[in-house]
Amino acid sequence: MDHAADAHRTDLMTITRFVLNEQSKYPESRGDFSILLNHIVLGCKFVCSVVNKAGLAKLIGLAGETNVQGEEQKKLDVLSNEVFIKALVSSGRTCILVSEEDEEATFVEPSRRGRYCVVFDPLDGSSNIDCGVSIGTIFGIYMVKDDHEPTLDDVLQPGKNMLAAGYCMYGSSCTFVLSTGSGVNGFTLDPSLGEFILTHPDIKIPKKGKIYSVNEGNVRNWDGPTAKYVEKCKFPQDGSSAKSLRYIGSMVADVHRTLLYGGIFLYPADKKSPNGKLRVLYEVFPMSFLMEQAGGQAFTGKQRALDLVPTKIHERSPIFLGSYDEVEEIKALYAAEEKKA
Ligand SMILES: O=P(O)(O)OC[C@H]1O[C@](O)(COP(=O)(O)O)[C@@H](O)[C@@H]1O
Ligand SMILES: [Mg+2]
Ligand SMILES: [Mg+2]
Repeated sequence: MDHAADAHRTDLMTITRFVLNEQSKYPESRGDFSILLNHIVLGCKFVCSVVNKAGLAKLIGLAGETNVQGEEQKKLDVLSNEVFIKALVSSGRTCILVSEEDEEATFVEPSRRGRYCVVFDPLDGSSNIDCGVSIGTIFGIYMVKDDHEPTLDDVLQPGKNMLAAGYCMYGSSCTFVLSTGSGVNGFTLDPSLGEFILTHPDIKIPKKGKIYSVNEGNVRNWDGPTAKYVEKCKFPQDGSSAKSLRYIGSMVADVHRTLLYGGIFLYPADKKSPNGKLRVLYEVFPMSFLMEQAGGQAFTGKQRALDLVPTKIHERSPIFLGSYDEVEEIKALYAAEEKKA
């Protein structure tokens, strides 16, 4: 018998066991949060299986509708949204759902209601669907403040009030990254078992990075600090080597690489889009939460991203997130600009 291999096997940690272990730290917990997370994981497994078959099943292509941001919806966006709404409502633990694909928030009917609000982007990076490049799902979880009738104010809260956040990336493997507020852990789906296994325990983002990630096609519309930072990445004046540019165009994939390898991901404001492109509740907040939990930073150009208080569910914000030192540089450039003004 190979004892080393056997020991390795007994170390296997499924996401279900991981979440139950976390729950046992709170003896007063009734398990509601674990049930909710299990349903989110189920939704991700479902979307993963559909995404994997997309090319074969001819599921890709336009559904002939536009979403609230006026963007074309793909069939997979519609499907993923339906899957998540079903999974979340059937958990019996949610009361308000905010999805990128729905103009209005969904208020769960009282008989199926729980205490959690979930904000999510069911399929992020949809422009990459047709060419089979990595896409993902992003989510954040809030809890309703008191015993009251849930209102939109329960989700229009700063990101620092989130209880948990995460994403699932449908890439060369299916990876689920989660933070419940005490570090970040990554799980990889074993398709033969149908289980997510802990493969990236306690992820810490490197303090510095050699990669910057931005849509450089927008360069002519950038503000001074963004343009200066990117210029420094390409032509450093301190004798260091130039940074590499990597940009996939799926936030989940670009942020995942940034989290593991270090560096910076930016979607800044520009003259055409003064609020940037990415949505505060279900893109900026969850990714900022994960970055901070992994030891990095997230900044809007004006403030710590997680301090932002959204006033609308589909609000947008510029975002700079990643390695601590890289974001520190961006912050210094914005501070210098403000001093000049
Ligand atoms: O094509 P651009 O302008 O670079 O934008 C890319 C960004 O847009 C997004 O695709 C928006 O997400 P959706 O696909 O959910 O609308 C992000 O994933 C990505 O970071
Ligand atoms: Mg998105
Ligand atoms: Mg989307």
